[in-house]
Amino acid sequence: MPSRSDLVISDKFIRTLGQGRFGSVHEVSKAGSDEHFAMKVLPFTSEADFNKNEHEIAKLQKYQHSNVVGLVEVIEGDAAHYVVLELCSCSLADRVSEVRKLGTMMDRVTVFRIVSDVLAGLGFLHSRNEVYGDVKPSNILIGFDGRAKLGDFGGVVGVGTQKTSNSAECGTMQFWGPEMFVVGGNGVLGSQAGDMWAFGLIVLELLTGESWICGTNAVEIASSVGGFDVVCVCRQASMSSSVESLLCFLLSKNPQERLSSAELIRSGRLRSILGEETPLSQFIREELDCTKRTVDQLQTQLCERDNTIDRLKREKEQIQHTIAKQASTIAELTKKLGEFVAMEKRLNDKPSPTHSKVVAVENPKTETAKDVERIGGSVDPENAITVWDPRHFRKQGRRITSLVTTSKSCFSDKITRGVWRLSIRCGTYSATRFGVIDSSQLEQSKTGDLLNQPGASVFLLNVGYVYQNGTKIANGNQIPKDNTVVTIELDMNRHTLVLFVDGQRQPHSLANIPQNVRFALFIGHKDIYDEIVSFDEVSARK
Ligand SMILES: Nc1ncnc2c1ncn2[C@@H]1O[C@H](COP(=O)(O)OP(=O)(O)OP(=O)(O)O)[C@@H](O)[C@H]1O
Repeated sequence: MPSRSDLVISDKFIRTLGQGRFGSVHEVSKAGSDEHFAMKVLPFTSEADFNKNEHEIAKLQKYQHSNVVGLVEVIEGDAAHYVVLELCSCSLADRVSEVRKLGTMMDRVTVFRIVSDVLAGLGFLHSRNEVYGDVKPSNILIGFDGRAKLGDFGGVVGVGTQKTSNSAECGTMQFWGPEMFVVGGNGVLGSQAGDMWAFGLIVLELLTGESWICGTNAVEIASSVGGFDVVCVCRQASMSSSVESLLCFLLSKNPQERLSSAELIRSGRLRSILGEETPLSQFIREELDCTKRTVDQLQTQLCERDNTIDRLKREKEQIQHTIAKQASTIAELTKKLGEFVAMEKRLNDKPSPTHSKVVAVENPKTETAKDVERIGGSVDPENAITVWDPRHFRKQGRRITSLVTTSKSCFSDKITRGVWRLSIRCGTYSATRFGVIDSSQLEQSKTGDLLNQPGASVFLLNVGYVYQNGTKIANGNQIPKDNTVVTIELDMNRHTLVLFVDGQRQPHSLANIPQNVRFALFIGHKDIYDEIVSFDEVSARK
């Protein structure tokens, strides 16, 4: 074998791609490179074989075209020619059988692309007065870019070349035109019309997915071709009228009536008929489908939204109803509140005095909280002081019993301004003393008889006498009977303390009362009680 090529061949074939009548085709690669090629091995045992190979190679070398398989290199061996070709992915025959195996049909776009490529290849050869001579699916190669190319130039001859009527010279019988079966003469002329018949059969096969000429021998095949009726087939396969008319022109039994490749290319009929399903229309159809799907989805969403709106409307109505109900409740409650406020106001017709507490000093060791509560007070455990709300006394006439005040004093809250009156119904007047005490001296005066508070500034009224700081300073006031109401009036504007007995002002009073004082009360005997009748700020009445 000549060493003209650095291709890896012979026993280093990567794989066998196919086997033809005149040789085999293998995949090869260049040493040290990733490039792969197809190598057609065309053996020769005679000069005739050798010439036939040379003829094929010469045609290939002459006609390079994008729809003709590319020739890379030719190596001439001792017994074979090694024709290195561009590697294609498969033949159309392989592709058709793949599609058949899947039980599907080749789509129109692919059919159009393939037959257009084949027509372009044929048109190229025909324009150079060549006849391809063996148009059939296994001679059409599909490149890795999807482009269809004419391979196997073994059958290519010039127009009008005489051939003997045998399949070895005249291509493959299934693809012969009817004219090639006519018996007689020395053979047939290779014709471009014959190429167009075979081309028509390929178009028909790709569109219907079926081979329409069958038979295993020349007689059967001739009979199949003879009985072939293109119109019948088109109707059977539900072809459109335009496709039918195209196929009628290609598969006319009269070769003169067949469309030439040039006419077909010029007319653009292939595109207008098969190209109905061009990528653009396909694209638009897909767009249409997609848009329809989107519309469906949107309608579903719209439906869902409508349902949601209905639900929200119902919820809104419920909420509005609840709001209305609550509003009427609010109105009712507001009305009731107003009534209660007015009622409370009526009940407390007089505003509570600012300083309204009476404070009793307690001895927590001897007195219990319960005792205090019994008479309407509360215990402040921290200071051991009992606080009475004078309103309580005023309304209910509660009694301050000796239980809590015997030997101890009872005090009001601190008073710094205004005019205040404390009225007491005395259980036993002689046992009761009352007056005011300097607030700062409260601690010293917590227990015991106020009369005897050493050092305390006590201003006291008792059984007709007036005392100041433990000293009697006047007498002549009325000595009240038991159960009479005695009132002491503290005027912090004048700093005076005046005594009333049953509403009658007494002649002797106290002056120079200090700034901060508390009312003070002392019940001297056990088991008697005094009752606070009222304890009010009376400035407003003055
Ligand atoms: N360049 C190539 N790339 C890939 N595969 C190829 C290539 N050339 C041919 N083949 C494969 O090899 C097979 C044989 O091709 P070849 O041209 O030798 O014979 P054929 O045309 O199928 O038969 P015949 O020679 O009888 O017409 C083809 O059908 C194809 O599958």
